[in-house]
Amino acid sequence: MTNPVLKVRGLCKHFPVGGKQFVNAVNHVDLNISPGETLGMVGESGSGKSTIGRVILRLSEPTEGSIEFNGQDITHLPKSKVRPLRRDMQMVFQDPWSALNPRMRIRDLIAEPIKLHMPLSRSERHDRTEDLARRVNLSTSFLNRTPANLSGGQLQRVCIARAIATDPKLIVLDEPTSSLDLSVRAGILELLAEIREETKAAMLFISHDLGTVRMISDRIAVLYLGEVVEQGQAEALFETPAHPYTQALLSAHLPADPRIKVTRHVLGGEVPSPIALPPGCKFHTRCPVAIDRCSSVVPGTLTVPTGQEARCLRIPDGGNIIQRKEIA
Ligand SMILES: Nc1ncnc2c1ncn2[C@@H]1O[C@H](COP(=O)(O)OP(=O)(O)OP(=O)(O)O)[C@@H](O)[C@H]1O
Repeated sequence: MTNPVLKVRGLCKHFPVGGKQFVNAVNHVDLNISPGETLGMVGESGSGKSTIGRVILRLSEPTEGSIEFNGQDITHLPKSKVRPLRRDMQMVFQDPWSALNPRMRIRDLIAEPIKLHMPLSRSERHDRTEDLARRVNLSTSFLNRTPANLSGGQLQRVCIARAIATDPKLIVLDEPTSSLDLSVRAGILELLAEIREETKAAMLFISHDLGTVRMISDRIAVLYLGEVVEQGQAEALFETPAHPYTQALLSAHLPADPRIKVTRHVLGGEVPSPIALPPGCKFHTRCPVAIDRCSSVVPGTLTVPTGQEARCLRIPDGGNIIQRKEIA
C-alpha cells in the first residue's frame, strides 16, 4: 500500500468563546488520504468541515491530535517552516470572487504561486502560466483581463489553476462548486477529476451536497457535530449506509423512486450546540433507533461487513435493526 499523503489522528479543534466555554468544532477525527485519492467530506452546516480543512493546512491551529503530511509531522511545525510547505498543499475556496484580488490580471494571479514557490525564469513562468490556463480549459485570451470580466465558473478555473500551479501533493477543496450555477458545476467536477488523474494529487473535497460528493469521491467521511460517524468507499457508503445519520442524510437526498426500497429516516429535533455536546453518542438526541445506552456510552469505531467504519452502538445488534424501524 502507498503511504498516505495525509494522515490525521485524533484531531480536535475547540474555539474558546468566553468564560470556560468552547465551541467543540472538531472532535477526535481520524483521516487518511492517499496519492490520487479523493476523500469527500459531507455533513450539515456547522458540522466542522471547513474547520477540518483549515486545520489540516495549518491555517488554523489544532487543539489536539496530529497531522502528518507526506510522512512529516506538521502538527506543531512553526509558521516559518509551514510556509515552504504551501507549495505542496493548496486550497480552493467556495467563493472565487473573494479569493482573487480584483485588481490583478488573470495572468498575474495564476503566476503568483509560481513566483512565490518555484525558481523559474520570467519566460519559463510565462510559459507555465499559459500552460496552466490551457490545462484548466481557460482561453489564454482571458489572461490579460481582470476578474470582473470573467464568469464565476471561469474564475473558479483560475483558482484551480493557481492551486495546481506548483504541483501540490494535497488540494483541499471547500465547497468549490456551491457558489456556481448548476450548469457549470459538472464542468468543474470533470476538470478536477482530470487533474487528479494527471497529477495524482490527493484531494479533500468538502461539500454539504451528497450528489456532488458522490460524483467525485473515492471514499467519503460523514461528519456530525465535528465527529466522523461513518467513513468508507463511496459506493458502499451510498449503497449500504451503516450509520443512522448517514441513512437519514441519504434518504433525504434520494429521489422519490418507488423502485428503490429504502427506509426513510426523517431527522427530528435540532442539531445540539457544539458548546454543550450531548453525552454518549452525539447523535442520540435525533437518532430514530437510539436506545437508553446511547445517551451514556460513547460508541467506538467498528468495521461493518461492507467495509465502512462507523460509530454506532446499534450496529453490533445486527446492522439490519437500523433498517427495520420505519420513521414517517
Ligand atoms: N473562529 C471561530 N470561533 C468560534 N467558533 C467557530 C469559529 N469557526 C468556526 N466556528 C464554529 O465551529 C463549528 C464548525 O464550523 P465550520 O465552519 O467548520 O462548519 P462547516 O461544516 O464547514 O459549516 P458550513 O457548511 O456552514 O461552512 C460551528 O459551530 C461554527 O460556528
